[in-house]
Amino acid sequence: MQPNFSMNFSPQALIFDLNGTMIDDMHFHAKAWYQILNDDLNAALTWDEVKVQMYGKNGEVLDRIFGKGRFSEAEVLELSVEKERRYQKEYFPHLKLLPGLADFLDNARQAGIKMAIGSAAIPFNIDFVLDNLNIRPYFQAIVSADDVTDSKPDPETFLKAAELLGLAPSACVVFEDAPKGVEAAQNAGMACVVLTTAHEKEDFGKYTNILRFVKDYTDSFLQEILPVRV
Ligand SMILES: O=P(O)(O)OC[C@H]1O[C@@H](O)[C@H](O)[C@@H](O)[C@@H]1O
Repeated sequence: MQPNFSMNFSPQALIFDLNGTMIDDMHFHAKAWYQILNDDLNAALTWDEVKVQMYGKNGEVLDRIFGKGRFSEAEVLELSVEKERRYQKEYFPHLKLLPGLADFLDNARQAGIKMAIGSAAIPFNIDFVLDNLNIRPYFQAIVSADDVTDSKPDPETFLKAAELLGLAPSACVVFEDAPKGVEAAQNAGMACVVLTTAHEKEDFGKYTNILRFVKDYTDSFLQEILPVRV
């Protein structure tokens, strides 16, 4: 399905990916994965290979690299939580919202826009971000790795978020930083704003649902997509 949005498209809901989109933390995920995959599991991957493989649920990352069935469910859970423990320990001193996001969330809420999180992260990490930054009340729905069968680029995460908000996919705009996330939004029939925290524009060349590339939430385009308050 190809979304077709005019320039004056005004969404009723915003669905935010979390890592790399609300916070600039993808380097810390890559570092934690690099250690687990190479030092603990002897995968012998380069830094760039880790970055390419690092999308979707933690179990999906392990399946892609080692093949399905290499680890038991209990082992996947333990590796997944251990990876996030290492990530949280290293990233916590740097934890903060991207520039302009605090104001953008306030403005969107005042404009009556519904907001959701649609992330491949496990609840342990989503709670770490939302509760340490005190931003949970902004979101009417949260879809985590544990809420879907297949993560991004499958559209399930974003479709579920729209359903929980009670809105059609075409009424939602997704905020993403990763090519596989933009692909998931496209598969869900949703337009996307791309945060260029972790990827270059060129990495998104094949997608047709991108409204705009922004460095952070101070970009004036983001005011244009909120309805004008009277
Ligand atoms: O979907 P989000 O919020 O960008 O999260 C993606 C990341 O979430 C992390 O928890 C996973 O370990 C990563 O593999 C994944 O890339």
